[in-house]
Amino acid sequence: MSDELKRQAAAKAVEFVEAGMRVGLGTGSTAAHFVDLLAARVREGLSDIVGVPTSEATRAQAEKLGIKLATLDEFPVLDLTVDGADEIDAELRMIKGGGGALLREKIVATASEQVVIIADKSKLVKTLGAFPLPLEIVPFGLGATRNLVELLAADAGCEGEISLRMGADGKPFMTDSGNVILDCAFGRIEDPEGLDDALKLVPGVVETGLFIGIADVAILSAAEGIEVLETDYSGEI
Ligand SMILES: O=C(CO)[C@H](O)[C@H](O)COP(=O)(O)O
Repeated sequence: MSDELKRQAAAKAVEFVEAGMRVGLGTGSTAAHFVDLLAARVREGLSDIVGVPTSEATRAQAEKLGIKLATLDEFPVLDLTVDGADEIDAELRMIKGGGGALLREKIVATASEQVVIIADKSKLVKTLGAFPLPLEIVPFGLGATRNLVELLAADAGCEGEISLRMGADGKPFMTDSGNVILDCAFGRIEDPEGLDDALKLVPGVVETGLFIGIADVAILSAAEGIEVLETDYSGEI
């Protein structure tokens, strides 16, 4: 996705922000455009915006741009969250966590009255799963957790390579909450709800990258223009 298309989707999402809103700030390159454009609107006079970041990276960006920040302890309910996605289907079910922020992203999105997803239209898929599904896992007992994930995923009809995400330093990638990520290359996930339910039965799985029933609107940008999808989307994929 070109940077320009990401920015166009982000610019459309800024239209959802009104004065006084408490806004969840997503993570990733598309969400970073949103944070940038939101900061510009705040500088232009959009008043009383409070942001709740979904990662330390987003916190650093928003702080630098002068967006007032808060936590979910101060504001347990947010008006709006704008975030990116790795894959999205016609029911606005998603895979997220490519940037490793899935746990905080899911907590913030679930606390929001409206969730707007911004992405390149190539992320719209018929069936989720070509993008490896990230799972946030407690480091303790990783081998046992991974074994159970494999067994339960197979029972739920999903098989494929499961790999521990590594960081640029050659060590396991650590999330902002001190956990590790297993990336599950299942290929196709025919029953996202069933898989999500099964994976959550494994004690060491903190959260899955399946975001189901969370997005209200998806803003998808393409060379031909921007499409705004709601949960009843019936267009061509
Ligand atoms: O879930 C995410 C981070 O955990 C991101 O929203 C997702 O990876 C999309 O990122 P990008 O906008 O850079 O393609």
